[in-house]
Amino acid sequence: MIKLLLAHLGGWTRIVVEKPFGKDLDSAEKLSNQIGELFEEPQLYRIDHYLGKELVQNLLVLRFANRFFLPLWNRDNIDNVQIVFREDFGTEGRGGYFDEYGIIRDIIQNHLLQVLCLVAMEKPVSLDSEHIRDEKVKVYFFFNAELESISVEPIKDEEVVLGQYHGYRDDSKVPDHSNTPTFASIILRIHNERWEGVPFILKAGKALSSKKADIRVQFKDVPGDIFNCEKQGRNEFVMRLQPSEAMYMKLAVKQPGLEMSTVQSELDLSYKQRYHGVTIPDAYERLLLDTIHGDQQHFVRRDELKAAWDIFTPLLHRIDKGELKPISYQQGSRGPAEADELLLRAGYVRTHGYRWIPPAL
Ligand SMILES: NC(=O)C1=CN([C@@H]2O[C@H](COP(=O)(O)OP(=O)(O)OC[C@H]3O[C@@H](n4cnc5c(N)ncnc54)[C@H](OP(=O)(O)O)[C@@H]3O)[C@@H](O)[C@H]2O)C=CC1
Ligand SMILES: O=C1O[C@H](COP(=O)(O)O)[C@@H](O)[C@H](O)[C@H]1O
Repeated sequence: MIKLLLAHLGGWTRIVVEKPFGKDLDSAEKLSNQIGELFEEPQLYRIDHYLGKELVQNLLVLRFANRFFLPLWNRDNIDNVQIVFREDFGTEGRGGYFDEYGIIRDIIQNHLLQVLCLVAMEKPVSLDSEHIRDEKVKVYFFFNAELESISVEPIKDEEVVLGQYHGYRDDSKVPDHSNTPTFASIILRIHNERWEGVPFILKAGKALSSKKADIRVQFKDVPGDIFNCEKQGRNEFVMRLQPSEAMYMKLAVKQPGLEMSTVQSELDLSYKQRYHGVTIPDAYERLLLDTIHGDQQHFVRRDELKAAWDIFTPLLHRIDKGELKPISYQQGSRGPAEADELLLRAGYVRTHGYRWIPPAL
């Protein structure tokens, strides 16, 4: 009926669909089938507003337009990757919705996984939206004749930490015995030539001590060290998606002065300082404009969505059945201490004694 009416009106038809796109693989596929009966894939714009964020869009340029990164972006040089979302407020009246979904469905399975694909994918043939989405979906799959095999390994229990903030169940719409996580840290491992052995740590939480979203790429130690002094940390490349867009490279330099010792410093690109007076568009603003232009590059294709649910559905079902329990954490904290322990077990080395001095604007 809708389809016939729209066709009759002429012009173009583009449907913007906002999450939740189902609750698991089966419900998402059912929804996709129902929408698919009405509209063709080129008419469907599944929105993930993280794909409209300035620094997420910058990933393609950084990775594929800079000689610096090309030879380093692989398992030979990168030790671990963190993609982190923190919010300093709780569910704030959305407890009813949130309790049905939880932090994995709300943030990790969509926003953080989309970012992961852009960090991990191979170079697309061109900026054509299908070429980009083909490469993103290959992070999940290897296509081998008729054999379709998943390249992201199944999530292991010992590589998951779930949390629920103290006071979450006080919301009248949240059941007294809710098992829904408001915090999760999960390691994904991509079994391909570029990333074998590199943990991708996806972490998201509500009611924490700070609000931020960033991508942190930590490099391996330099072999054959000749500087006989204690290292403060490893090289890191950090892209802060929000607040205050920035990207910086943490690196060792000579401690200024007479001594020959090293100190951890940074090469810093802070957007406010570098791009005076430039307004960064809101993610939705940008994505709705793309819809009007008919550009699907920053929208989620059906096969990407299916692959994303494939990865998380077994874990989500176990949480829904109460087989995995969230650890309680205090509001305004960093979340469960077990998440920091998981990070160290994954190989992350924290920098010691590094202090950032913000530039005067
Ligand atoms: N241009 C800019 O704006 C720049 C800003 N800075 C600022 O300087 C500060 C330090 O930067 P940086 O060293 O990169 O980042 P942080 O010290 O904030 O974090 C580094 C890593 O350590 C973890 N971590 C942080 N605190 C703890 C803790 N108490 N216990 C265990 N693990 C912890 C973080 O986890 P998690 O991510 O989960 O917190 C992250 O993995 C930050 O506030 C940063 O924003 C630095 C350089 C440039
Ligand atoms: O999709 C969602 O995102 C917001 C966070 O968006 P951000 O652009 O401020 O990072 C989150 O609060 C909400 O729970 C979730 O549904």
